[in-house]
Amino acid sequence: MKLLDGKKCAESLVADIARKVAGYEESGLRKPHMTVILVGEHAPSESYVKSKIKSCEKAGFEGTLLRFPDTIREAELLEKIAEINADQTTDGLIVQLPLPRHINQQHIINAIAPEKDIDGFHPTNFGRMTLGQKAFRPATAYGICKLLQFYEIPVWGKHCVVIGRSNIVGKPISIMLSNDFDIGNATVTLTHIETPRELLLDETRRADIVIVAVGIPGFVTEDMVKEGVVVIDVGINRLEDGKIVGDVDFENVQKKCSWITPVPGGVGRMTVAALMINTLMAYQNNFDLV
Ligand SMILES: Nc1nc(=O)c2c([nH]1)NC[C@@H]1CN(c3ccc(C(=O)N[C@@H](CCC(=O)O)C(=O)O)cc3)C=[N+]21
Repeated sequence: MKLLDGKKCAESLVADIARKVAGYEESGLRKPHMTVILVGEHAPSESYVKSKIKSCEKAGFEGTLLRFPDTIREAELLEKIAEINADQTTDGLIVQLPLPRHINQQHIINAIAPEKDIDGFHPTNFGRMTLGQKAFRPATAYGICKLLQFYEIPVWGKHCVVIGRSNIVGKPISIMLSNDFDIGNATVTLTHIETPRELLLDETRRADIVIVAVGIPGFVTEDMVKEGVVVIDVGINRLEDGKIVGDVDFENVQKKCSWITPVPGGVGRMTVAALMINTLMAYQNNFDLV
């Protein structure tokens, strides 16, 4: 078994970005700028946002964290977003999810200017990505593609099984793997929590690559996968003792894997790296650099 080291891959990608940014600065341009909006106090969000800002520092980006109380009204948040949309000095904008329940997540996502939507959550980007047009790719799915590429894991013609159909991970990664652009040309089965057990097992036991994003610790067990499988664990679950685990019974499943992502140190890191790549792309678009 070999580890798909998301930390190492992310650091290498961020170092590449930092070199490009240094070059842009030498030619007199401002730094790329990512703004993150955080509403309320949510411990995991605090930690994710911190890693985004830290990554900005490493890449030579400007990183701005805007905090709002969880009592902020949807209309006020929409106004803030409109302000940042109009601000020429911000290239990328993230509104950290989840949001408080009185705020409609879709209204917020739809309000972000597509050209600043480095999460790739806006319907314009999602649609363009699906159709093979230039778009910001949803960051976690894009990060997974980058990780597979970094380790030269063949995807072409492989049977991939995705477990979980969320708009932020399962749906986009299943599209990206099956597209003939992106890393593409895999044959993909998109399964989810309602897939009958027998059908799920039929699929996962034949899979060359299993990608799981369901948010259930230990969901993927040893008996569900074949020898030599590649396993991508998108889950981040906090146990009562504070330990963070993925959706895979790592200890037992790893024995059958050719490659597997650890949690932490796997896909989470790649999500942040993909956001950095998207921010650089937004910046390059602003300055007509590519
Ligand atoms: N608008 C929006 N965009 C997001 O990209 C977004 C979001 N909302 N909401 C929550 C999820 C989750 N997410 C992660 C970011 C970093 C790590 C990360 O760096 N994890 C490290 C450390 C984990 C830890 O110690 O907490 C690791 O896995 O090694 C994980 C997960 C971004 N998300």
